[in-house]
Amino acid sequence: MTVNIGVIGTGSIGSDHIRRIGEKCRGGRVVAVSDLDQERAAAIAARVDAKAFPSGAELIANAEVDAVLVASLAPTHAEYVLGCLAAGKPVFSEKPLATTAADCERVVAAEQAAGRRLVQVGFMRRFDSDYRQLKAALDGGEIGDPLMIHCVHRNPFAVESYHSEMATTDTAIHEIDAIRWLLDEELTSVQVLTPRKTSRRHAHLQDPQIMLYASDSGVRADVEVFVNCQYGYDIQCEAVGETGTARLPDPARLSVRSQARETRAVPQTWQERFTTAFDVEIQEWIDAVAEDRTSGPSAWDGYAAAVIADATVKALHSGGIESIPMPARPGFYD
Ligand SMILES: NC(=O)c1ccc[n+]([C@@H]2O[C@H](COP(=O)([O-])OP(=O)(O)OC[C@H]3O[C@@H](n4cnc5c(N)ncnc54)[C@H](O)[C@@H]3O)[C@@H](O)[C@H]2O)c1
Ligand SMILES: O[C@H]1[C@H](O)[C@@H](O)[C@H](O)[C@@H](O)[C@H]1O
Repeated sequence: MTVNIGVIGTGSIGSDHIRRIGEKCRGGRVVAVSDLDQERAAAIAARVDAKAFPSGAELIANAEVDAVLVASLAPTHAEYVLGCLAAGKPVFSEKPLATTAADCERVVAAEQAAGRRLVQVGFMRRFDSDYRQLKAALDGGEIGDPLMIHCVHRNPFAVESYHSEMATTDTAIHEIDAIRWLLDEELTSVQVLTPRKTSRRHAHLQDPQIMLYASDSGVRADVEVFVNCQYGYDIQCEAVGETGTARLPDPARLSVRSQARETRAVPQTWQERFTTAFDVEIQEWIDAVAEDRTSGPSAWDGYAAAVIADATVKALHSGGIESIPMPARPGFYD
């Protein structure tokens, strides 16, 4: 079966996913697109021989669309995901599932009311081979019981519309999910440290930030978010266990020795760092839809990450340690 996919949001990652579905993935094709910027949607539709729809709601309702990929701006995700659930259609939502836990809760409630799992959330680190090896090392007991996790998430620069809360909701949300997934347990408290601000930022932004988490079993995880680091797109993660450590390798790049120096390029964009992970993520989603099942991060994972993100934002503003009020996971998501 070929899965007929409708894509809502044809900006950076939406157009990237459209290209990947057409050129790299098997078993799916983009038949419909929609974007607030209708000219952009029309141009992309013409390029891939799809139909452009004036609104996301009309795309979701179209009978030719089997499944929907939502890649519009984060505050619009919940509305479209809820529309897909009401229509009984599988939906892949780019991260975050929604920008607040309350909106994610509506999605989780609607999915349970629909009676079957239809949502996958775009936490693509779970599809990256380096992260998968790190997870396998932890699960296999190679470093003993985990004690600490150190994460670094750096972007070269942030646009002016990026504000201090987005360091959590848009950026650290990746690490929040990765830490839950790596440890297979929930986070219970958070504090946010605010170092001296870099001069190379828009005036309103607190950059960098350091988030400090504690897990159910007492593992401590720190996440440095620094979105104006200037030099590149740099993602690091190291787990420290009772008998060893495991850390992501730096992305393979040619090492050049010349003029008494050794140099190696640093990736500049998320596309460069995670292209293969995105390919695997979207392929696994298409395969799951074709087989009428779900895989990958669920709506519950999107919700749990948002509960942690809400507490992190609260901690940013309070300066104190905030507890994370995580509800018990319903059996529906086991
Ligand atoms: N997984 C990742 O690493 C990753 C990387 C980049 C972006 N993202 C996520 O993907 C989403 C999009 O990010 P982007 O970088 O492509 O942004 P972008 O600004 O490049 O594109 C967003 C697109 O959404 C459209 N849009 C805005 N409101 C809309 C609405 N109500 N209905 C339909 N379309 C609407 C805009 O016109 C634009 O074309 C965000 O949620 C972002 O967090 C994830
Ligand atoms: O939406 C993007 C994307 O998720 C990137 O992977 C992350 O590094 C950025 O900070 C974020 O703004």
